Amino acid sequence: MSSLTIAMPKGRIFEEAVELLRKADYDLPPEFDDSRKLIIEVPQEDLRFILAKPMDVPTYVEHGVADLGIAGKDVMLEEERDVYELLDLKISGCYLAVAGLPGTKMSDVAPKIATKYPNVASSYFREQGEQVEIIKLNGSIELAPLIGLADRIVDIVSTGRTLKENGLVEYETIVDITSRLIVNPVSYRMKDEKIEDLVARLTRIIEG
Ligand SMILES: Nc1ncnc2c1ncn2[C@@H]1O[C@H](COP(=O)(O)OP(=O)(O)OP(=O)(O)O)[C@@H](O)[C@H]1O
Ligand SMILES: O=P(O)(O)OC[C@H]1O[C@H](OP(=O)(O)OP(=O)(O)O)[C@H](O)[C@@H]1O
Repeated sequence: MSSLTIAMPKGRIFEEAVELLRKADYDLPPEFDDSRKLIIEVPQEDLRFILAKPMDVPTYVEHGVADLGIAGKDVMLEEERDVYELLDLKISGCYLAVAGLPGTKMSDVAPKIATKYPNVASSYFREQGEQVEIIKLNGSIELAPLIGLADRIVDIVSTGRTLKENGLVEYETIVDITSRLIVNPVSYRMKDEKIEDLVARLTRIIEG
């Protein structure tokens, strides 16, 4: 049977994901600790890893160039890709929240919401019955209310330090986030034994 390709998110999640796989007894070489390589072959485990931007992981999996991937729930909600979620890995926990300057009300007409998550933010405000204008940013989201670009932001909160140090407060929690193991539906049918083995090994660690 052919090997499994796993799309790994570079950045914050990567280290925790590698640690989890190692605990599940996958023998991952030192390249996982310090390397600029984007494809890492692990022949002894019959695995191949590709290292992608976190937001792109579901894209690789949907297109089937990776069988599996690890992606934050935030990315899953934003991207809405045609993939299955197999497992909550319970790593890289954080949450999505609405935040802004303290003691402020949103404009009555088309309040502006700055975010890296335009789809999540628009559905959230639609569900609240609020008509908003979404402003897509790629980072430093907390700047937006400070310089008058937006009334509110929708962003990730983890320790709360970024909000605090920029004098912002949280108004609502939208959803709790952890990283998920995702799979391409065709791979899941064709390589079910190998995938079930990986899921079982990871489940033992997550729940153990
Ligand atoms: N404090 C946090 N801020 C942002 N993401 C977090 C945080 N804690 C956990 N995460 C998880 O990590 C993922 C983002 O990882 P990372 O910050 O490395 O990527 P990124 O912000 O998309 O990359 P880049 O900053 O290079 O564009 C999120 O999808 C989320 O699930
Ligand atoms: O609650 P905290 O622990 O402070 O973490 C939350 C912050 O971390 C992330 O930003 P990141 O560091 O990825 O930088 P960015 O502005 O480039 O997105 C996120 O967008 C928040 O700004």
